[in-house]
Amino acid sequence: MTMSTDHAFIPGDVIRGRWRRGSYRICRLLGKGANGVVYLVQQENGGRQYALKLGFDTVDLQSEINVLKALQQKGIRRSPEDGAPFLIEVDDAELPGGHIPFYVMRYVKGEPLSVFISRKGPDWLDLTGLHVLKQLRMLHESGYVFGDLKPDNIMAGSYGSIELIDYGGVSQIGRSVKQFTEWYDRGFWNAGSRTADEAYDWFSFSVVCIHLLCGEELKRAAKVLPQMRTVDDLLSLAASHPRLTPYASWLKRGLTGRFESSREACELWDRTVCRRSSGRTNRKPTPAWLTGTFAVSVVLLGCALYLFLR
Ligand SMILES: Nc1ncnc2c1ncn2[C@@H]1O[C@H](COP(=O)(O)OP(=O)(O)OP(=O)(O)O)[C@@H](O)[C@H]1O
Repeated sequence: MTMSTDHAFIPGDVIRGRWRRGSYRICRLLGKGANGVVYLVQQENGGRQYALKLGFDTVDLQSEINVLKALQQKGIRRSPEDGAPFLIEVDDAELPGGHIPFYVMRYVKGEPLSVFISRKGPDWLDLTGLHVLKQLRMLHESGYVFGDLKPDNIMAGSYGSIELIDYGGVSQIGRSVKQFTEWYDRGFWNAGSRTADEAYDWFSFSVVCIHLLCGEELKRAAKVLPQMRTVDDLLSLAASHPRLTPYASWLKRGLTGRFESSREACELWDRTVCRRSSGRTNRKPTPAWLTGTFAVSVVLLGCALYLFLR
């Protein structure tokens, strides 16, 4: 018999796998979504820390697990940096009243991209955005679309590294997008279908950027009646708002799906957004102390020459 995840676990509780016999001690709740509840756990006997997701719905969780297995079989890694796998263990949790399916994955330390950007400043979108596009490219080149891209599903580490979480919305290219969130959904803006193609993710990524830099303006645009809402509302925001100016040429293509490939999308972001920011760093004005020191040195040199030649 399966049961719902109404059962609340508290720190110290142990979740035991019915088939594989793995056991995990609950450290704390990490988050709750529509499909499941995620806990930070420690493998029993002093093992490593992981994130453990219990599913509200066996079918939904199983389909998420199937996608993760398929990605793993294709040699895709959850984190491009350390090659971490998507799945550590899949099993059913044994509880007094029945069992609940769960899977164990790597614990992603970090904070949602929106929190990271509001704490560190909007310039950090340049680097983190490139990392997101690279992860999307890896998925696209393996035949998948992320689908439910939104700031909450993008975790940022302290130096701007990125990891996507919640692979429940991943769909094979050509199928229907199975999970989406209104603002980032192409269908919501009457900007195209909900068929999984690379452009679906480019669109969501564009709206994520607009959300992070112009949240209030996006909120206003989203309030328009559904039949009146169009991609032009987003395009004119991207073209006219000063905060979006540096991203405007990329966003225009991202919102309208005009890239040859995800490789081109990454390269354009790198060329037009990232190099602009490194140029800006190089053009920093010379500090006053350095100018002063230089002036003093010139005067001293002049005095020395005068005394020497006199
Ligand atoms: N690997 C992880 N490491 C750290 N925290 C995680 C991890 N996976 C999920 N979380 C946390 O748990 C929350 C819920 O997880 P997840 O998004 O997978 O659930 P969901 O039910 O699919 O959510 P949604 O309703 O957005 O579809 C996340 O917002 C995040 O805060």
